Amino acid sequence: MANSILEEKEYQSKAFDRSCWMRMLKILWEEKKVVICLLAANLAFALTDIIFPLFNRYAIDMYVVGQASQESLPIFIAVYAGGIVIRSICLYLYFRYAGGVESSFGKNLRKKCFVKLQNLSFPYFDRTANGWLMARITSDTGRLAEILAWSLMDLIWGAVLIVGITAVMLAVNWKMALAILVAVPFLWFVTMYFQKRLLSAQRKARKSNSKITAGFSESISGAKTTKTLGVEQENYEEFKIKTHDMKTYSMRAARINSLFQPVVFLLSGIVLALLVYIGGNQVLLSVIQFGTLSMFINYAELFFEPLKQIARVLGEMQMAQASGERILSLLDEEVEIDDSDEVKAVYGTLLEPKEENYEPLLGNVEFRHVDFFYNENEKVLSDFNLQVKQGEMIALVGETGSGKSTIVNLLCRFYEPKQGQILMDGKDIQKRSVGWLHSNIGYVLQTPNLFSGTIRDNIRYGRPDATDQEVEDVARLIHAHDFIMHMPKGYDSEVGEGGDMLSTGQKQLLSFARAILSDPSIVILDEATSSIDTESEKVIQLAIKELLAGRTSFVVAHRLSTIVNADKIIVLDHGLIKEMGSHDELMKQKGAYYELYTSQSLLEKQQQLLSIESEPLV
Ligand SMILES: Nc1ncnc2c1ncn2[C@@H]1O[C@H](COP(=O)(O)OP(=O)(O)OP(=O)(O)O)[C@@H](O)[C@H]1O
Repeated sequence: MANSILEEKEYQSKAFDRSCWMRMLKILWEEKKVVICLLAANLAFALTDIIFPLFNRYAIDMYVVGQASQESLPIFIAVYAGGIVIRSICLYLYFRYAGGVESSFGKNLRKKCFVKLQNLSFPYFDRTANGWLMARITSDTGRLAEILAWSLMDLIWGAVLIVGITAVMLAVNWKMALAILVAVPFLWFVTMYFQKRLLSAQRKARKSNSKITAGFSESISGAKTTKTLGVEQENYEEFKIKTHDMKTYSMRAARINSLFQPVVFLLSGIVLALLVYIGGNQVLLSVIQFGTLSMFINYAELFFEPLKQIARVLGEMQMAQASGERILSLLDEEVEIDDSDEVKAVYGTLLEPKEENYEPLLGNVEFRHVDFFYNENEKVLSDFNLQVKQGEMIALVGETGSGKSTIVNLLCRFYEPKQGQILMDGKDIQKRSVGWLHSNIGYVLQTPNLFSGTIRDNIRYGRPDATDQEVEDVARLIHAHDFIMHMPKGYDSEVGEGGDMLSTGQKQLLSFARAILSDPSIVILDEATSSIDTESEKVIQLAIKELLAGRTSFVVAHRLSTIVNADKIIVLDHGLIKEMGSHDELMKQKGAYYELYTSQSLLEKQQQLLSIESEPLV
């Protein structure tokens, strides 16, 4: 959230950005059918606004003051009534199509942002805060949709009305027209003065609101930490300051608005008085008829409304421009890791893959002279070389920050090597498709990522076409079936947001089942650090055995007891391979691995003695 506030400041200093609005209009035009209908309804409505004072003038001059034959009155009444019906229809269509434009433009823009986010690579997400992205997709798209559907139409309505009324007034009586037009600069100045202040107060109120929303969100997600640290009082005090700011700015906006309305009222009152004075004299001198004076009074009242609207909309557009620029910055973001055009031609894109062209992967992997860094001055991997044969289990061991996750990130092509190559079945992964690569990799995270829905939905997540029988078979294979059947609705039990209604071990089992069901050739397992009770540990170990069987696997190992059977254990130190070999070989070397393993075994034994247990599976 803080990020989004910073960005807002930066963007709002810019003047009117024509290219930004042109691009937004281009996106709006993608829904041209509904936009044309809205424009037509808007235009027709503005025309009826201009025409009705003319009707009134005719009625007064002909039937009230004048001596026109009453025979034509029914025809006039019919035309007048027809005009009212047309005006009502225009109003109905205006609201209907404006609502339509707002929702279809919003949907279109959200879709564009979502597709972009799906394609963007990990380096972008490293640089960009989640809160910032959330604000783009929710509030910025919503604000732009509202502005383009409603405010822009108000602007067009206002412009048509001003031009139309001015033209009619000048044509009928230029002197009286000038009496109204002379007030325009004053009214414009007053309106802009108040609008500027009003917008500034509203902007501050909105920023405070963002802080309050962020505060709410953090207090919900961090509720456990807050309670255990007993900092409710401090949080409440901080929250009180934020809500106080919000109240101050909102009150300021209300004060400015309450002053603005009477000032405009006063100004239009003066203009009306002037008009009645000049017009009244002209009526007395028989220069104009009474109906004409009435028409001018109607127009004078109508004239100031669009002026106010235009000033309001221009201010709103200036504010919304920041939203537009932020969204365009997201849409223009370059996808750093993308398939070449030749690869796309064969394998399709991420959203439209040609899976029929995906070739099978045996699972031979090679890192060849790979260099990598996240930040230029901090090398993470230097000339990293590793050859893995189909079906081998590789365990990555090392201190925190030694580069274990980086290796699997590169393998998944979440990042590209700065130098060197990664080959799969002998072919550089940069020459293969990202979609193909990910369809062949099963990545089981340390903290399993479950989604709201049922157990069945979660197991099926990577293969929506899997049958119920296949889901059940895979759950039995990893010994998860029993705990699932103990749940109130079995496979149809809800797991809650992020799987909150399950224990860590249960979540892990479901993520294993999900990975096995997708049948990947390569499995990456970021092994859990959390200690679970011995019974659950046994079940998890059995499940891991099933998960890795017959597949090439990379296990980021935290508990060394789980990787003693690995074909190769790689001990990393600052991105370099310090030791490599089987468990027995490394134990014989009595080096870093030996030290780590013996100290961990000792600790585990001590923990067992103290019977530290947590979260049983069933
Ligand atoms: N997204 C990132 N942006 C910048 N630097 C990063 C990023 N991810 C990791 N690093 C840095 O790269 C180095 C290697 O990190 P990596 O996550 O690969 O270590 P690790 O061995 O997996 O650590 P752990 O066991 O704690 O998960 C660390 O110095 C870390 O600070």
